[in-house]
This record gives sequence, structure tokens and C-alpha cells, in this order.
Amino acid sequence: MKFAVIQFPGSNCDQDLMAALRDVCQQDVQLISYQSTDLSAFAAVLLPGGFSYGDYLRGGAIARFAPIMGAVQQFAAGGGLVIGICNGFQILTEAGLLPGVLQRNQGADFICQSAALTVANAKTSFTSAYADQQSIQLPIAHGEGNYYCDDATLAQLKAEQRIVFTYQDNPNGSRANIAGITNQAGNVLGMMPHPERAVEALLGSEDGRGLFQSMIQTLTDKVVPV
Ligand SMILES: NC(=O)CC[C@H](N)C(=O)O
Repeated sequence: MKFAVIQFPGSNCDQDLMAALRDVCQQDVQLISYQSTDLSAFAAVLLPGGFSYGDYLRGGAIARFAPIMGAVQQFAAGGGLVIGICNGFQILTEAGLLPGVLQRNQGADFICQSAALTVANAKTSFTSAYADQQSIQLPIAHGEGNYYCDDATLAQLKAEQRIVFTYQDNPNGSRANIAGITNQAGNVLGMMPHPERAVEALLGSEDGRGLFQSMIQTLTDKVVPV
């Protein structure tokens, strides 16, 4: 069971994600270039935070055309677990794998702080290690984290319980306090906060570890015993 962390030009959280999975969660993890076109060897795919292609046009707007994205689309269509964190979330919305857009923060400032979140749905492949409505603390660091979607999409997200994380004190103007959502099938998650920066007490919070533990549990349960 191997995890892939995709490195785009301008990614800056790829090594943090690698460290969280490899050193803290003891998982087999490999850094994959944006130029690769094959993800068949992996059980899960992670798109890290950063400033891919310098955030030109908008965060994620150019990265969605990177060679690896065809394989990410295929991987997601096949039901594989895909997570996009921060810039990764932006890339997934730009690629159409998740609905809505990440706009410039209300107030236009880049925000770098700790954020209190609520686990709005603990029955997903990414959050099963948490309790429903659990309060957690994760860092945020973004200029374009203001999630927007139209009324119909919001109603659908709510009805299908696809809003997974919400801000307790909305820092960026996101619609319905949304900090993270899944796709309809539940195998693709995008979130602005950084769980990989909160996996050890030394980092100020261990609350992000549950996300990786949930993914590991989901993937372990999937493995058919011989
Ligand atoms: N930490 C990040 O991934 C930054 C995300 C994005 N480039 C922004 O500023 O909104």
C-alpha cells in the first residue's frame, strides 16, 4: 500500500506531507513529479499545498493542465482516494474534480494562523478516526481560500453530507463556513487547512493525524485477506 505525493513546480508542502505519512504514520510514500502520467502503483494520491506555477491566473489554474492530472482524473474515476490540501484543493476544483471555486480571501489578506474547525461529517474515508462534530485545531495559510459555490451546489453539498470540515470562526469569507468538501462518490476530498502541519505535539497540534489515520484505515479495510 503506497501513497503518492504529487510535486508541482511551486509546491511547498510536499515534504511536510511526505514526513507526516512516512515518519509519523509509518507509511510507504513516494514523491511523484507533475510530469509523470502513471499512478497505477498507488493506493492513494495526495496533492500538496503551495504556489503551483506561482499561482498565476489563480491558484491551481495552470496546474490543472500538468501531465499528471490525466492520471489523477483516471485514479479518481476508478474510486481511488485523492486528497488536495490548500493549493491541492484549488487544483482539484480547477480540474473539475470538486465543485465550486476558491476565491481571494475576503479582506484580500494572506492569512496564516491556527483555525478552529468542526468535523462536520466523520463518516467519510478521510474522517472516520474523528468523532462527528469534533472540534479540531489546524493551521491555515492561504490567500485564496474563500470557497464559493452557487445555491444549487450548496444545497446538494448539504443534502449529500459532503461538507466535511467547517470553520468555527470563518477567516476568509467561505460560503457556509466551508473548509473542506468531498466529491459525490466520497473518494475525493479538498480542504484548505493543513493536517500535515499538525501531526506532532511539537508542531502545536496533533489534530491532523486523524485524517491520515482515517485514510490508512479505509485502505487497510479494502485489502482482501488471502
Ligand atoms: N499554502 C498553500 O497551499 C497556499 C495556497 C495558495 N497558493 C494560496 O495562497 O491561496
